[in-house]
Amino acid sequence: MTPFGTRLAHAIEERGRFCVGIDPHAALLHEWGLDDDVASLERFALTVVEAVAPVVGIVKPQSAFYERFGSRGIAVLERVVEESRAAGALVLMDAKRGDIGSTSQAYADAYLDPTSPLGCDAVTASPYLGFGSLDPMLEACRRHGGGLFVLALTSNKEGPEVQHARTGDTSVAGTVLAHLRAANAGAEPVGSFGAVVGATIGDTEEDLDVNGPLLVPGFGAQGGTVDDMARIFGRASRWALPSSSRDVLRAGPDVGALRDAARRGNDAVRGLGA
Ligand SMILES: O=c1ccn([C@@H]2O[C@H](COP(=O)(O)O)[C@@H](O)[C@H]2O)c(=O)[nH]1
Repeated sequence: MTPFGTRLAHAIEERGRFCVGIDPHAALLHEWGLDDDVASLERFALTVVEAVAPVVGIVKPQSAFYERFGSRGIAVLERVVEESRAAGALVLMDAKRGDIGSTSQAYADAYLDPTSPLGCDAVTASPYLGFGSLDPMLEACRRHGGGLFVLALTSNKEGPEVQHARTGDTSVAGTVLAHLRAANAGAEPVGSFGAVVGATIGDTEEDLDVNGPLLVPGFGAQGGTVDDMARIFGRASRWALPSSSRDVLRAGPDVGALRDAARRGNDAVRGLGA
């Protein structure tokens, strides 16, 4: 199986680095003239897939917006995964999973085994039960060519309380980044184990180069800009995936307008990492 890092490098080369989040917020359903029900969730999500999955390299459905509709919402999420991949986009499931190792194995089976109904190209994970508790997910990535994006410096203002906490010279975020660097050692052109680092974090002393991809939420609706990214990420922006949900989704429900918004996002970040 081709490693995720290699597949991602091809996707960036062919389609660009911009990641579109498929987040059916209740407020967006309303803005699109839809109701807050499962039929509307499906209409919204599959319209976004039709518009953006043929043109961007990677999409990121946010699991929570589907989970709130129960099993029928999850059925919509399964279609989002299947149809996005059929259109040629990689799918990064934003589920932020993490638990004791034996339960992490079940998350690995759910999101990283290609035979699972929710099997994706990559998933987001939380390291706060200890990075080693994610081992079953790392192992599943190695076995199936999947990717893992681990929270390091998140885009929300509450994140620093935990992520900047220090033991001796090392912060919690620095520890996570060091584990990722070790997991990606020697991988070419880039490893399969990424960090989540928000576009809104401001200047940081952490070394963001983990020889792996960086998922960069907070771009657009949360205020992060291309200039912020260039300043914060420097050389590490070579493998950065700026991600935006609401800023793109507000262009709907017109398919052409959504696709144009995704293309504009892609064009805006093309020069990063050059
Ligand atoms: O640090 C993080 C990690 C994940 N997210 C998720 O990304 C999108 C952001 O949506 P926007 O509409 O572009 O603000 C959303 O799914 C978050 O759960 C994040 O924002 N920050």
